[in-house]
Amino acid sequence: MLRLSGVSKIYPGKNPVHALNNVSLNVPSGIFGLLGPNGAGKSTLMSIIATLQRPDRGSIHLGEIDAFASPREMRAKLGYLPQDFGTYPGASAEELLHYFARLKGISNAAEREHQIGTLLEMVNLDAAKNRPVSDYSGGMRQRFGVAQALLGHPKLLIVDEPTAGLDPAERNRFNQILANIGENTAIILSTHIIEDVSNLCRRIAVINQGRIMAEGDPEKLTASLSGQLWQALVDRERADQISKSGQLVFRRIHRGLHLVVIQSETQPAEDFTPKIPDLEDAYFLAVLQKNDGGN
Ligand SMILES: Nc1ncnc2c1ncn2[C@@H]1O[C@H](COP(=O)(O)OP(=O)(O)OP(=O)(O)O)[C@@H](O)[C@H]1O
Repeated sequence: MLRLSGVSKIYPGKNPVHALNNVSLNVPSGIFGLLGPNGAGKSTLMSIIATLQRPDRGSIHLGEIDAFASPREMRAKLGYLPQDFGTYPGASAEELLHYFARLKGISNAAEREHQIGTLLEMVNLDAAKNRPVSDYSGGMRQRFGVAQALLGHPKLLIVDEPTAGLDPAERNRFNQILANIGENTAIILSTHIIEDVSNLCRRIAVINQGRIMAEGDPEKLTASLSGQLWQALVDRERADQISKSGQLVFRRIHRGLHLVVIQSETQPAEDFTPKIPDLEDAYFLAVLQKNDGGN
């Protein structure tokens, strides 16, 4: 339903940044995960889809709507929860939602009342609707942000790193709400939290340095690595050696030792055991591709 074709964006300046490089994507309904490390280009892509900035090249269509020929029509069909959004000190959630609803053109008071009531319940903020949003916890603010983005029944919801900084319980609550919304609305979820994408998304894309490095069904992406991954717990010196071998998928500290995961057709050494691939492996391999000369 959302189609991106050849989208490129350079931030000009003394050292121009090629934030997006020929990005083409088809985003079907359901929750679509956009994964990438810091600086990969996720926020740039989200804000371009939300028509807040224009790409240098490329096109975006939502159904029949050409986003850049008809940005107003596009905006009417989408809701956007940016990475950081400000609120007005002292204004309650309910007051702010009324304000945003009017801005979105929901001029009928009864309709506004109905939508706001339904959304406050959907994001579990009904009991807190009279409290100032500026006093909310991080998780409550994000849930408020979702309610605000869903005013006007958008066909597409864009959420940019919504769970960054939330504690595990709040993150769970937020993801549960996204899953419920995703049953009826297309969602693009940008994040660097692989676990969230793994739990929520039926399709994903991995972006790094402005390029799409992998795309598809997470299960198929991981299944394609079956039989190729090996893991071992080693000391730092050996982990350093393995890191230089060119086979390393990733390493991390595990119980004071170094867990290394490598890609190899055959068992690399006696202490390596086969690893069942997961989305984290697929993610790191996709990001690594770039360093192998994908540019
Ligand atoms: N307004 C801007 N001017 C210049 N460069 C920018 C601007 N916004 C982003 N960039 C650069 O463009 C690249 C992509 O940034 P972007 O914020 O889109 O990435 P991201 O994947 O959302 O990162 P993060 O996970 O850290 O939020 C980065 O190198 C960033 O420094």
